[in-house]
Parts: sequence; C-alpha cells; structure tokens
Amino acid sequence: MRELVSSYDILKVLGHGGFSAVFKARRKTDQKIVALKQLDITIENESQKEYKDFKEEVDILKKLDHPNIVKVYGEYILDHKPSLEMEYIEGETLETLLKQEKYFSIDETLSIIEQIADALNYCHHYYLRGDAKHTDSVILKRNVVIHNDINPKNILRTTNADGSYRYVLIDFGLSFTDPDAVRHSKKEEGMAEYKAPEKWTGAIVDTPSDIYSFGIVIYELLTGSVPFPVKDYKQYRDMLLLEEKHKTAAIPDICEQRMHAIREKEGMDADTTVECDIPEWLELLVQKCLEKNPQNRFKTGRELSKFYYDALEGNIEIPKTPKSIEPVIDIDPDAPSPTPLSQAYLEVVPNFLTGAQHYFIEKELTTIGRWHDSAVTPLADFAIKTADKFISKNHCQIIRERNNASGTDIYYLTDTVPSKNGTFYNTDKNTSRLEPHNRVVLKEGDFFWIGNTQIIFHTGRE
Ligand SMILES: Nc1ncnc2c1ncn2[C@@H]1O[C@H](COP(=O)(O)OP(=O)(O)OP(=O)(O)O)[C@@H](O)[C@H]1O
Repeated sequence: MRELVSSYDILKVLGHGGFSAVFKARRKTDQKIVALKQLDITIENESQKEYKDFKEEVDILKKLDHPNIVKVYGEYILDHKPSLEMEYIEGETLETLLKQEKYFSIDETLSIIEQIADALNYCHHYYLRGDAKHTDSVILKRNVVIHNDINPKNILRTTNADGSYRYVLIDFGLSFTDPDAVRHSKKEEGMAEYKAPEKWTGAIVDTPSDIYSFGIVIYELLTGSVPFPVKDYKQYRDMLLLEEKHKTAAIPDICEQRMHAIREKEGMDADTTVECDIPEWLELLVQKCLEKNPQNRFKTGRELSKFYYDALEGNIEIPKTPKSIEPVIDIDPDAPSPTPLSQAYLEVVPNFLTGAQHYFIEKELTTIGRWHDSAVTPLADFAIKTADKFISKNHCQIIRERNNASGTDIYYLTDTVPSKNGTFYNTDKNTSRLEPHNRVVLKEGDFFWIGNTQIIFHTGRE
C-alpha cells in the first residue's frame, strides 16, 4: 500500500464489496477529503471480468456531471490497482436511514423522487446535453447509461449548507451503455428485490428497468418494506418464488402497507384507524413504475419527472379505481354460501392494461377471457377488452347453481382447462392457484386474478 499511503491519509473504510474497497481519505497535496474506490485486482489481471467491469464503471462515471450523481475527480493506478478518486459524500445511505426511520415522510419521499428522477433523466439521455437535437425516444438512440443497480444502498443523503438534503446516486459498478447487447454480462445482476421482471427472464434490459428498481425503492420509502421481500438469498426455492412474484404478482396495496408501518412505528393496535397520507397521484406514479411490462412503465427518468411535475400542478387525471379492496377472500369449497336469486356480476378493477368493465352473469356457465377478433377461437362470454396478454382467450369459468325451490344461487369459480398463466383467488396472486379439479365458492366481494387483472364478484341486486 506504499503508493496509496504516500498519496493519501486513509481515514476510514467506508465499504468493502466483493472485489473493491471504498475509503474516506485525505489527499496529501491539498488536504482535500475524498472517497477512494480501489479494485482488489492488480493491473496484471486486466483480462479478468471484475477488472473490465471496474474500468467500465470508471469510464461511465467520468462522463457524468450531475448534482445527484457522485462526481469523479481522478483515475489512478495505485499499488498496481485501478483506483477512482471521487467526491466524498458526508451522509448515510437510504438503506441505513430506512433502518432508523422505518419509513419516510411524504415530503422527503417527494424530494428523493424529484432528485433521483432527475439523475436518471440525465443518465438516460446524457448524450443529449449540449447542442444535440433532443428526442424522447429511447428506441432510436442507444447511447444511454443504465445504472442497473438502483437500490437504497446506492443512494446517499447529504445535508446542504442551507439544511436541505441532497440525494446522490453512487455505485455504477453494474452500469452499462449498450442496452442492445442482449447478452450483456452485467444485465441480470443486481439486488434481487429490486430487479425488474425482464432482468429475470434474460429479456432486453433498458432504461425502464432502472425505473422499476426505483419504483421498488419509492414503495419501500413509503411503506418500510419492499413489495416482495426474500427470506433467504441462498435458497433456490425462495429466489424462484421471488422471480415469479416480480413477473406476475400484484403489488401489495401501498396504502395498507403504509398504514401498517405507521401503526407499528407508533405502537398502535392493529385495528387502530390510521389515515393513508399517500396522494392518489403518488400511488399511480408507483404503480406506473412497477408495471410488469416495460412498455407500460415510464420509459426514462424524463417521463417519470414529467409525470411528477404534472401531478404537482394537478394536471394528472386519476382513474376511478375502487379504493383499497378488503382482503375478504374466505373461500371454503365445503361451505357453499347461497345468495338469494340475484343478478350477480363481475367487475374488472381497472389498471394500465385493462379499463373498467362489468359483466352480468346470465348463464349457468359463463366463460371469462380476453377479447379478440380471431374467427377460429370463440369469444368468451365475458370477453375483456385488454392489452393484458397474460389473460387467455378462454381463461376461466363461473358456474351458477340455481335452486328454484329455495330461491338461492351458488356461484363457483373454476379453471377447467387451466390457462398457462393460471387463475388465482387470493389476495396475493401467487398463493392460491386454482387447480382444474377444484372449484371455489364466490361470495360478495370475493376477487380473483387472471393475468395482471383483478376481478371482483358481486352478488348483485335481489
Ligand atoms: N463517494 C462516496 N462518499 C461517501 N461514501 C461512499 C462513496 N462511495 C461509496 N461510499 C460508501 O461505500 C459503500 C460501498 O460503495 P460502493 O457501493 O460504490 O462499493 P462496492 O464495492 O460496489 O460495494 P457493494 O458491493 O456493497 O455494492 C457505500 O455503500 C457507501 O456507504
């Protein structure tokens, strides 16, 4: 360490990853405090993947100049190891702050969104600075920086001279600039709870993948937990389950989760009424970050910022989504609950893929599926107009058993020819898949999932 020691006073180890260490150091020439990141691999091993990745991180960071992205001062070889001298950020990571605070206030969450979305906007369009003609298209231009590892560990909070906070994006170790390269060595890496669905499947990882990860961070800031926590990274089964959830499961209701976090922090009973202080537009913003299909997300930090500022000015239309639905599923196949002869109906909970739709159940057997215009496959009775490709053309069925003598109806949900993507009848789409030999009784307010779409059963008027 002679070279390092002769140039810097090492004050503290800030972090030690698998192949590099970060120090707080004082530059001997001018006493400036800096952060020094040094790879643990020497220049003799420059063909090693980690060496190349480190060099790529340095090359990318050198190009970036934004108040919410850590600044690079210099690049050196110290003790035969590549080293990066950076701005020292005095402060804590959001991960540490979350451990202390449990969850963040709405105001602070908004500041984080504002600043990090701006940093992402810059990364996703950085080449457009200067005189270049700008375009919003990420499809045409490939020259973007994808951070690829957005999580609370990689965002630092520091305090400005006026007492306000600045949030700074660090660790570009997994970043890359060529989303077209399908087989990019880094693209499937990153912290599992923050990984976008396309990162699990080996599909193209692009700027919307950063948006998804940032959406998970925002969700966590507001509720104190990620939507899909993992029990054990080392358990293959747990990781498979996590993958499945990122790909298909609904995001647990953010308001419910925040109210739960508030009760826990304040030591309140589970039944204490707490108001959800998340504005509807912010719920919508998180939903739009967490769309499973990258095409339906904000594509870049710029789109996210635009939505944010439009919403602050009241220029966002909030779709009339039924407020948080009670987790009332109490389906017991052995205990039918007859309802008086009724005109039961199904209600689609609108989302970005599927608009609000109703269907009155008129028949003994009602099929539910995706609307289509193919002449080969018959249309389902309830043919849902949707772009949700996870809904099959003939997905599942409702059976009505009418007992005229007693004047009651019993409704069952079935999935006799199980669709590839399944029908799920619990609050969490992954917990209770409907098997072909099963049918479950539906009661007022029960709901089920097909694809990314939730359908509520109503017994209707008497
Ligand atoms: N510029 C900086 N100023 C202050 N602290 C920093 C700075 N850069 C990094 N750190 C601290 O060092 C830790 C590790 O940094 P970084 O994530 O860049 O390294 P890493 O080797 O990739 O670590 P990991 O493997 O945990 O991601 C960070 O969590 C942060 O606490």
